[in-house]
Amino acid sequence: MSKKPQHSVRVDLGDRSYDIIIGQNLLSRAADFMTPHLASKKVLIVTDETVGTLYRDKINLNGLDAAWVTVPVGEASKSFAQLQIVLDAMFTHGMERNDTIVALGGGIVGDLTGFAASVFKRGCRFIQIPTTLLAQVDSAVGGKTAINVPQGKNLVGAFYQPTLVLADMDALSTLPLRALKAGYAEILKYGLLGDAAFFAWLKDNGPAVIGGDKDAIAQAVKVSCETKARIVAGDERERGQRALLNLGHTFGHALEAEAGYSGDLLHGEAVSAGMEMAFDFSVALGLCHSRELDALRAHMKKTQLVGIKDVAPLLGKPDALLSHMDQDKKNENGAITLILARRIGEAFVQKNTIRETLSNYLKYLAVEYGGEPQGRISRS
Ligand SMILES: O=C(O)C(=O)C[C@@H](O)[C@H](O)[C@H](O)COP(=O)(O)O
Repeated sequence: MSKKPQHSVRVDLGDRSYDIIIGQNLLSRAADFMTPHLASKKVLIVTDETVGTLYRDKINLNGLDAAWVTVPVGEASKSFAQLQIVLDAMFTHGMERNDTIVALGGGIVGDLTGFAASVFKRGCRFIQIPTTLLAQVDSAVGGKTAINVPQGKNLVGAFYQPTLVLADMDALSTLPLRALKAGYAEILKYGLLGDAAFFAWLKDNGPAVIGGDKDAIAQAVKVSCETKARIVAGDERERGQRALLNLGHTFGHALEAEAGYSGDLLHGEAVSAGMEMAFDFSVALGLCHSRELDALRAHMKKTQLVGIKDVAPLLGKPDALLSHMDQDKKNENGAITLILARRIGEAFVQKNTIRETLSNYLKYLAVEYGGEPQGRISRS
């Protein structure tokens, strides 16, 4: 096995720049990769019950003064209660600002840990070791950290960059297919929002990515991280173009809120259904040709992603969906901002969405697809 990682992608943010290291066999060399980015030997590893069981004995922390804290699996861990538990563990471990907190897990662990890093003694060092596909291509990169509150998803958080991201392809070998597909939705997002050539590559290679082919996954992670790094470097705090990364998320977050952040609907599943809705709405508004939507739907069918029909039970209450969208962080002056599409590979930020038009679209979805509000979400 070569000592060199397969790929390295730089997120260029001046004195807060960092590398995303992508490759195999990285966890077993974690201390080597991390040490140049540490100012002290003291680290706290935050993980969840599943990832902790799998990797606690496999991650190499030789030479480091490491303590661990484990949070429950699931979106409910992005909460004030779990934030307090992580902060307590940092105090108990005697941490100072120059010490480092490490997120070992998926997007939930990464978002929670990053937020803890941003508020602990007004900001301590932070490393991301994402172990899900979704976290490797999206949430571990770019510095959006957050917890959820009853009012909605990610509504309390901070922009706070890590100093290193270690994306080990080997960590994906234990991922269930459902989690791989949820991560694949965020990969597909990069093709849809600005890279038709990548979408064409995914049409050929998507099944291999979902099938667990490590080289195909590493390539998809690399391209995804390059796109995200470029967008984040140009607009770190989402004043403009970074909002494109939210394609599918305005609808998706509303679906997640309706599902009650239960394990019934994963974030990536909400995003894939949300992206189909964004294209469908763009077609309905006459902004996008229906053949683009057809091509998206054909690819979603081929890769068995969750689409509008699969979330039918959540579409029955259009007013509730609209009021979740009212909480979206992209909104301005009370008007909803959406990411819409002109074609595959060309998304754009639509401010001041006409409320009545959006409301009518959600009502149309309720009539066309809306199932029993209490029904099960289908993943067939
Ligand atoms: O990094 C970004 O910017 C994104 O929007 C990426 C999203 O895929 C990611 O899920 C993000 O955490 C959502 O952010 P939010 O601002 O919509 O809460």
